[in-house]
Amino acid sequence: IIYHKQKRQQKSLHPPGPPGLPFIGNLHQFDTSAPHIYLWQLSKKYGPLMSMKLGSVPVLVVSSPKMAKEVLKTHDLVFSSRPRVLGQDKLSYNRLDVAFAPYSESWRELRKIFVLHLLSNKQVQSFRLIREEEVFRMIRSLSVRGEFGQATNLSDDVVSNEHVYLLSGMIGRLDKVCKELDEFYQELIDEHLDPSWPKSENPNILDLLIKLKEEKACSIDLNWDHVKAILMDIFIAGTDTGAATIIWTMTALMKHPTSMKKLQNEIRELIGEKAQVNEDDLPKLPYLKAVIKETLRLYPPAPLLLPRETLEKCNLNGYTIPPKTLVYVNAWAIARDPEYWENPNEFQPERFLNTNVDIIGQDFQVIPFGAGRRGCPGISMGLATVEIALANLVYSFDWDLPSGMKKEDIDTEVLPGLTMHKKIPLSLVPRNNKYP
Ligand code: HEM
Repeated sequence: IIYHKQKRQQKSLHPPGPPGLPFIGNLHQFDTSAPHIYLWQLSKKYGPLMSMKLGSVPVLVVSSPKMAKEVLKTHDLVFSSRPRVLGQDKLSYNRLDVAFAPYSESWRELRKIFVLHLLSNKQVQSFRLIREEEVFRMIRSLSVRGEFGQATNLSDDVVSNEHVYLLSGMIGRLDKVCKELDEFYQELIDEHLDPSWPKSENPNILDLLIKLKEEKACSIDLNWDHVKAILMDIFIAGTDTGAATIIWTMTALMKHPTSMKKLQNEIRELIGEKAQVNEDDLPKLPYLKAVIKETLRLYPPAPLLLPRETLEKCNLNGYTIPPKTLVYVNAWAIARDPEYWENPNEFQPERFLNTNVDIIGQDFQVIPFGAGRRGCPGISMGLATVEIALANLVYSFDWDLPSGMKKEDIDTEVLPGLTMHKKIPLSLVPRNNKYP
């Protein structure tokens, strides 16, 4: 009797959750096609802190702004490691990167490199011309197709890097993909090491990494695998998320023509007869920023952030969370919490016009970039890229759906994967090209 009583008391120390089977826990129930929606539905029954088990691994699912703040701010350090995942191990050269690395001295040092050297505001500004050039190239290529009235599959233009494209839904082809990526990184490195490589006044990210390596400027011995692992972070964490944001924003705008028109008016009134929107124009486009924030609220590209792992035992809201617990913060569910958001499922960019609530990780009701010491270090770079691309897409064309399709037909189903991509690509016809 005492044993059973103790067992019951022990159990009640963990947050509630769905019952699982011996050995496999809740593995058989886990819907991997849209886990954020599945976990959100479960959290309505079990609450904002929910326990599960994947095999023998304890899992904690966090589904409210208040609990997210506890995890990502109050107990930030305890929740700041990442779990080991086979595919990610391979992609990250055995976790030598930043995004998938466990909490460690090496992670701290590399993250410092990201924040201070690669993605500082000054550095992000220095990449401005590259961003503009790439966006204008995309608009030119869309114009050619627009002249022939072709529907264009926007994902192909936005996700221009073939390697990044390969990464969505690729687990079966992992070895092949890793080998191809490695060859690609090696080619880039060789190119940059070639003495005839032009030295620019504005070194790019790889130039900076090579310089840091050669100067032995950090406390860990930076080797080529570190450099390649960081390149991987930039390709996956950096480009894929931005591309998804652009597609989801266009999806939301096509479903809401009034918002599209309002945005086009804002941009066209400001830009006048100029051929394109430049980065200098962006601070004068408040509705554009509101549209992007509202899209990131409703369609966060990483709906469960990147999974965390606890470093040690911790007490959370009266519950005991064991060490090495896998932690999912459901940013998707959190940003639709009716206690914090009026009409949470409606696309209403205006809600971000007169408010101090922002998406950068201080306000826990909307955390598309995560928060705390493992929060995204690429917010400025990500937003700069998304803003310039969208401003030009919306400025340069009017957009039609392929003939016979209505706005109600645009679906929001998602593909399984690290980043939330649209299952059915968004096909649109660019019209009334303004680009000369
Ligand atoms: C719209 C664009 C982007 C979105 C929505 C996004 C979102 C995220 C999210 C949700 C996380 C996990 C945060 C957490 O666990 O709390 C993350 C981490 C990360 N992001 Fe981003 N990101 C974007 C752009 C970028 C860019 C442009 C870069 C770099 C070029 C970048 C590099 C990283 C890295 C290195 C991490 C791992 C940080 C760590 O574990 O310490 N991201 N991002």
